[in-house]
Formats: sequence, C-alpha cells, structure tokens
Amino acid sequence: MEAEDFVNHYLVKKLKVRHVVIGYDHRFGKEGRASVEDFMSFGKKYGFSVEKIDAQSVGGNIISSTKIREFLSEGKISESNSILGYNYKIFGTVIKGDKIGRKIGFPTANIEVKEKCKLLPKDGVYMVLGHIKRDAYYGIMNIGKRPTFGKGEKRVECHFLDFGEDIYGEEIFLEVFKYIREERCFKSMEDLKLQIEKDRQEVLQRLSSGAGKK
Ligand SMILES: Cc1cc2nc3c(=O)[nH]c(=O)nc-3n(C[C@H](O)[C@H](O)[C@H](O)COP(=O)(O)O)c2cc1C
Ligand SMILES: Nc1ncnc2c1ncn2[C@@H]1O[C@H](COP(=O)(O)OP(=O)(O)O)[C@@H](O)[C@H]1O
Repeated sequence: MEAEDFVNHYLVKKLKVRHVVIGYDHRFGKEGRASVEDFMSFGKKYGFSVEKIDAQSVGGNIISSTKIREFLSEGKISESNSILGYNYKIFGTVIKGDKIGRKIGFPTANIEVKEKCKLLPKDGVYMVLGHIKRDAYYGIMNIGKRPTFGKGEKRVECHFLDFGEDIYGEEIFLEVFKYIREERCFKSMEDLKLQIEKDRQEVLQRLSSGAGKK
C-alpha cells in the first residue's frame, strides 16, 4: 500500500488520529519508501501533528523490535522483557496431551498458542506465572519437541506449582520471565523426572529469595 493511502485510509479515516509519535528512523508505505519527513507533510495535509523521537534505550540496549526478536530467539527473556517494558506473554487454550505428565508426577498443561504466528522464545525451560481463571500460579514451562520421547512437533507446556485442577479447555496466559535451561534428551523417563524436580526446586528457591517476577 502506498504511504499516503495508508495514512489516509487507516490513520485518518479509521483511527481519526490527532497526534503521532514516531521513531527517528521509521519507514513506511510500499517498499518502505516514506520517511519521517513524509509523515510530517502528511500530518500537515490531513491535519494531525507528528512528533519525532530519538532512539530510546534501556540498560544500554536500544529499544527495537529486531532486538526483541533476537533476544527471544536466544532465550534471553529477562533482557527481552526489559526492553518490551512488560513481561513477554503467551496466550492459549489448554488442550489434551499424551498423558505422560501425570505418570511422572508432573502434570503439564499443553497450551495451544492463540496467535498462530507468535514468535516463541528459544526452546527450553522457563519460569512463568500462569494466569488461570482469576488466580495466578508460578510454574515451569517447557517449549520444545520433547526429544526424550523421540521426534515430535513443537509444544508449549507448563507444570504449575501448588495446583491440582483439571483445566482442559480453559483459556489461560503465561507471563514468562526467567530462562532456566535448555531442553535435553534424557536416557530415561526417571532422569527427566529428576531434572524437572531440580527445575521445580530452582523456582522455589527463587521465590523464597523474593525474586518472584524479576
Ligand atoms: C519443566 C519441564 C521441563 C521439561 N524438560 C524436558 C526436557 O528437557 N526434555 C524433554 O524431552 N522433555 C521435557 N519436558 C517435556 C515432558 O517430556 C512432557 O511434559 C511430558 O512428556 C508430558 O507430556 P504430556 O503433557 O503430553 O503428557 C519438560 C516438561 C516440563 C514441564
Ligand atoms: N499442577 C498442574 N499443572 C498443570 N496441569 C495440571 C496440574 N494439576 C492438574 N493439571 C491438569 O492435568 C493436565 C495435565 O496432565 P497430563 O498428564 O500432562 O495430561 P496431558 O498429557 O493431557 O497434558 C492439565 O491439562 C490440567 O488439566
């Protein structure tokens, strides 16, 4: 879409925009042909004001969607959260899995991620805060293909601490804030179980030290 059509159709007619804040290097419209200066002239033409801001940074990292994507793909969730300005979240519905979880003492809710194109963090185990109905529970989430059980499709699953309800079909969301370890292929289910117990202990220790959602 040509830049001016985008401005006219979406910003002016649909959003009835009055004021736009725009990053110093923003480009938009077909093939990114329009610049901040073009935006300003459209503002004059269509009657809205445009404010240009310089690069913003947090803790030495320039805030950019590219940087956020990079951090997520490296499992750097705390860094990603710090430039997002909020905790990265995964929304989804709890669906049925292979019923192995409860057998090893760690029932894990399988989450069907709501947004099909959602950029997920690197495969691995993370500490999360799960929002279920009106309550919140800390948990340990695994993102990956569960190599211990052979090849499978990618799944997002979570074991919640101090929790024991049937939540199939429930819409929940997870706030993700701490990378714990890589997903690994264990020799046996027993070894996997021992490792998940260690993951659980790590989360409990963090909570008892008061670190919580940091
Ligand atoms: C905290 C946590 C860590 C996990 N880590 C691994 C892992 O390192 N390797 C692996 O193959 N599967 C891992 N899993 C996935 C389990 O294999 C999976 O939860 C189990 O197969 C239960 O699946 P189900 O919900 O379909 O019954 C992990 C699961 C959780 C909850
Ligand atoms: N602490 C818990 N954490 C996650 N899910 C739990 C927990 N306690 C009970 N559940 C329930 O058990 C299900 C997970 O058990 P699991 O044996 O792994 O079955 P499935 O393979 O169908 O996911 C969850 O979907 C949820 O309904």
